[in-house]
Amino acid sequence: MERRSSSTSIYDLLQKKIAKCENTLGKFEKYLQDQINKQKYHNTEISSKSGNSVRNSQYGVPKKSKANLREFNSDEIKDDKSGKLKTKNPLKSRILHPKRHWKEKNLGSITSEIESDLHKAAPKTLLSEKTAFVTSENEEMLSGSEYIPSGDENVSEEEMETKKNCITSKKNNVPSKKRREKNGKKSKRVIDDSYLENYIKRIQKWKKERLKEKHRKILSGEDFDSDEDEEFERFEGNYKIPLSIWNKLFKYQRVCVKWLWELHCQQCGGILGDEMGLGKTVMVISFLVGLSYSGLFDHNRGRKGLGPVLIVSPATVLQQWVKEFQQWWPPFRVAILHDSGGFRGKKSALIHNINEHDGILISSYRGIVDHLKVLLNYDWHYIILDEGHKIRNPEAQITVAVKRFQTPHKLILSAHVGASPIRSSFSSDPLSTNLTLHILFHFHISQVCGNACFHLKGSPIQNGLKELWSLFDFIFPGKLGTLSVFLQQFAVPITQGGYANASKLEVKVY
Ligand SMILES: Nc1ncnc2c1ncn2[C@@H]1O[C@H](COP(=O)(O)OP(=O)(O)OP(=O)(O)O)[C@@H](O)[C@H]1O
Repeated sequence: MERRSSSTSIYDLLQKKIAKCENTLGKFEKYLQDQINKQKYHNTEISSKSGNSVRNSQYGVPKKSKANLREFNSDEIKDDKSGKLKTKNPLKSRILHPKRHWKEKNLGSITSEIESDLHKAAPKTLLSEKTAFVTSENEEMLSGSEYIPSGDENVSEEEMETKKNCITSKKNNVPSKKRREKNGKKSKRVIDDSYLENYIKRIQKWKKERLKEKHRKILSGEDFDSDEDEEFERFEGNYKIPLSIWNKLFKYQRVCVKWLWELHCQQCGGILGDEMGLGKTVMVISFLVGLSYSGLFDHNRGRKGLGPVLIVSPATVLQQWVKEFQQWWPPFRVAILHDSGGFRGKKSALIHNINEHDGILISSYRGIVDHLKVLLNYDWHYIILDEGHKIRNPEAQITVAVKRFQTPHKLILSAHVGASPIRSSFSSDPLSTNLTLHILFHFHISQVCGNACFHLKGSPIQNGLKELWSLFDFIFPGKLGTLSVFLQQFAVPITQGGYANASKLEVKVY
């Protein structure tokens, strides 16, 4: 009798716990609900304000203006006499037209070499692979112009790849983004959240799965008492990061998240220069999660929590970013500003929508140049450049474009470790040279900027101090002065200090 009553009471307790799970809104559930409401709120607000000009519930675009923007439909032609729209015979529209030659936009770069390389491509290359190649190369060109980068740029791609793979495999077994792509494991295409319905559907599905998992844990006795979602790691300044993320991070990744928080507090940007595959994407996502989760008031913006974020990355890894976001923190709304994304409409509408909802917009480098005017209309909280060494040429179109964004919160992610013109003037031992280079940059720059804005594990500096200046001018505009002053006061003495015939002062600076 006693045994039965005790088992009944445990059963009751479990039932109660499950019911509590479903009914009570924990802090995390509230946060989640807030995120969804944030997405929905703006649409309802607009439609109630707008009166006659009812807005399109999806993108906040007035229907009136949408009618005016009616796109030209090739199946419709105007009857000259009646002026009415007539539908063209669909059979007639199947006439083949002469091949159109695609004229490449002149971005002032090394086109001829790339084109000739394309012709040399192996005959069995799939069309899709070729397209991807062309896109990424074109993006390279965006940072090219007339400038010829030095150092490892001349090393063949294969050599570079083996070099990078060696670094990654040495460090750990985590595969880098590019390697995963090259290995050809065709991963499933992700659906981004450019449409609100997609986002809500995804969140509902995720919530159900979470609840199921929680039930399972409770029933199996793994997680009887803890309310995992409400646990977090807290830092100075009340920055909180959920333990569900914090516990998954490696030690060096935790250090990085703390460092990013310090930068945030100091209102300045930074360069995250860890080597390939060490999880730069994951570190940045975790940091953003903390900002969103803590919901701290930002005096500069006059708003709470995380605002809209713009991430610029090579076109080949846009999907990868969405995947990582959805894996690490599903409550974020993440959309791709590129034809490879899910959005089929005017890009300006997508930019507007994501911005209004404090979402995350991921764009290619070309996308930034193409939509710069629209993008500049909005107040982005964070601008993050993946493979940020693409802005190493100070005169390139893309460099000039990204430097026009006003936020103090700018990050560069870059894994480039390579030769430098300065390095060649040091000892022949690559290890000690690399170390010297690292300390040198750290030493000199920290004198100018203060220690906190620097965190280099690898060095994104391939081609000397002009490139260094360009990167720093993005993360902390004006801190190193103008380019000419910087070259005169720092670059020249630093370079000359390494020579045998250097003066005492030059050696001191060096
Ligand atoms: N703490 C972690 N736990 C589990 N997986 C992780 C962790 N950190 C990173 N990863 C995984 O390792 C892989 C590589 O990480 P990520 O893409 O962030 O590296 P990266 O430094 O940005 O690479 P790249 O230099 O190629 O851009 C990803 O699949 C990511 O999910």
